[in-house]
Amino acid sequence: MALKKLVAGNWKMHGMSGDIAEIEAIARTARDYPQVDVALCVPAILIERAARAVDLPIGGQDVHFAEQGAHTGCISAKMLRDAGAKLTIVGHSERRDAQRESDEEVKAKAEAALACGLDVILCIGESLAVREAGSAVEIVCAQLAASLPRQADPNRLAIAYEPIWAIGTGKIPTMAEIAEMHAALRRQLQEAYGADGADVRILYGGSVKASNASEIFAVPDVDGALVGGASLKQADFIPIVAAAAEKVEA
Ligand SMILES: O=C[C@H](O)COP(=O)(O)O
Repeated sequence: MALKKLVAGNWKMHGMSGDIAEIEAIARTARDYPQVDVALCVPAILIERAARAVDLPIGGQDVHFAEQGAHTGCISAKMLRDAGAKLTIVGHSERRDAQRESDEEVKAKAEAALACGLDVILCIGESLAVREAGSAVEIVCAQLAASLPRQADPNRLAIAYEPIWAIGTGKIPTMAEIAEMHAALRRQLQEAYGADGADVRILYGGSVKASNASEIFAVPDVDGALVGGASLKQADFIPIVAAAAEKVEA
């Protein structure tokens, strides 16, 4: 069961209330590409307004694993869902680093979000030092194995492979490096989930732009993209969606 390619935007800590018009523009033009699943993960303060304004799936960028409690500054899966979110990112390297999030914590976040009806994009990826040491596949596969929720429906869980050294830098791995990693992650997913592991979408993230999207989407087991900077503006983001649509038709 081949799912549509998924192109998700991650606005990170960009975007203010004036950007609802940009989100509306993205949602409007994304409708031209029904063969691609498109989603936008915005700052938590924008979720409710964005979800009310557009039919595009709006997501969060993190979630706490507890249902409620004394977790200052955190947001539960139910809060995201009640605000209109349809999905959330978990385990982004910027949070694993800054918030010292462990694989076990990322797994718990993913399970809490899935249990609450949110879809999940679970992020993994290696540092430059690990890449240069030649142990990226081993380290990232171990990170995935330790972060994966016990059970998962391929329609609701996607994995985002994001080499940390490619995030925001304009640098990307070679297509051969992407192919090697995604093939290894596919094997890891089949080991974890059996036949369903073949259908869990593996997104690539890290300096995806209109200029490189087509070649990235042509790599086997690249089922979409998690896009940061190039998702902030419709003019930059929609060409990436269009590139994913071309690959579907090819
Ligand atoms: O979540 C998105 C990734 O961190 C990639 O960000 P970027 O496209 O700005 O490199």
